[in-house]
Amino acid sequence: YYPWGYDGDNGPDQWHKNYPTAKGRHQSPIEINNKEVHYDRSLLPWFASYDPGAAKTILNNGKTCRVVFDDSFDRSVLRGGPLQGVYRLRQLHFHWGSSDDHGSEHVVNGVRYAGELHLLHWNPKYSNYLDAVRRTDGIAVLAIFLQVGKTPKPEMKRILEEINAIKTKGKEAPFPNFDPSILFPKSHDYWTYHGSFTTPPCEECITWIVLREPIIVSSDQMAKLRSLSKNAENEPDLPLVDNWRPTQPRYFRMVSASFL
Ligand SMILES: Oc1ccc(S)c(O)c1
Ligand SMILES: [Zn+2]
Repeated sequence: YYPWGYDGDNGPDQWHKNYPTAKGRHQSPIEINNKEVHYDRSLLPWFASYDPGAAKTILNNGKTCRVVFDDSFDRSVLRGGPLQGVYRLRQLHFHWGSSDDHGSEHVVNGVRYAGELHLLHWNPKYSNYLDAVRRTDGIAVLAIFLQVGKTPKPEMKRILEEINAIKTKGKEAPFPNFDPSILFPKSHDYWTYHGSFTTPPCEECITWIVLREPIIVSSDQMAKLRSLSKNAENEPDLPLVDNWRPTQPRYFRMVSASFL
C-alpha cells in the first residue's frame, strides 16, 4: 500500500507511479458534454431498494466521510438502468472542494458542483467485493451532485449531524437506521459510462450512473463537511477538503443518456 493524496507530490498526477491503472483508458471522473452524449432510448430506469436497517456506521478515513452498510446478502440493492441483475449497496461517501464553486469530480458542460455523493454497489455474481473490483462489471456507482442553494435538502441533516463525532481520521460512529434513497433528487434521469474508481488503485470496474439533477445543500452544510480533518486526533490539524480527482481523458468511450 502506498500513501497517496490530493496535493503536491502524492497528488492525482503522481498516482500512476504506484498505481499504473491510473493512466488507463477507462478512468474516472470525466467531462460530460451534451455535444458528445448519445441518447439511448433502450436504457431502462434504475431502482434502489434499500433496507434502512442495513446502515451500520459512519467514519472518517482521512480521505472522505463514509457510511458503511451490511452487504452480507442482497439486503440493499440497486438494479435496472444499464445494469444486469442486482448490485449490493456497500458504502456511500462524498467528494468536496475548499469552497462552494468546485468540489465535484464529474463536470457537466463545464459546470463544477460543490460536491459529489457516491453510492457504491458491487455485483454479487462475484464471490466478494475484492473479487468484484477486478471485473469490468463488478461495481456500480450512483453519483449525485451537491449544489449549494437556499433551500437545502433536510435529509442531508442526519449525515452532517454526525460529522462532529468523526472529526479526525480513524474516528467511527454508529449510524443505524438510514435509507440513503431519501437523498435522491426528484428526477432519475442519468448519464452512464464505463469507468474507474476515482481513488487509487483506480480499478476500471465501474458502471457509472451519474444523475442529471443535483441535490441542494446549504453553504453551511458544505462548511460542515469541510470541518472534517484528514489527520488523526493527536496530529496537527489539516482540513479535509478538495478530495476530488480532476477529469480524465474519455478516449473512445461513449457516454449514454437516459433522457433526451
Ligand atoms: O473507497 C472508495 C471507493 C470508491 C470511490 S470513488 C472512492 O472515492 C473511495
Ligand atoms: Zn468516490
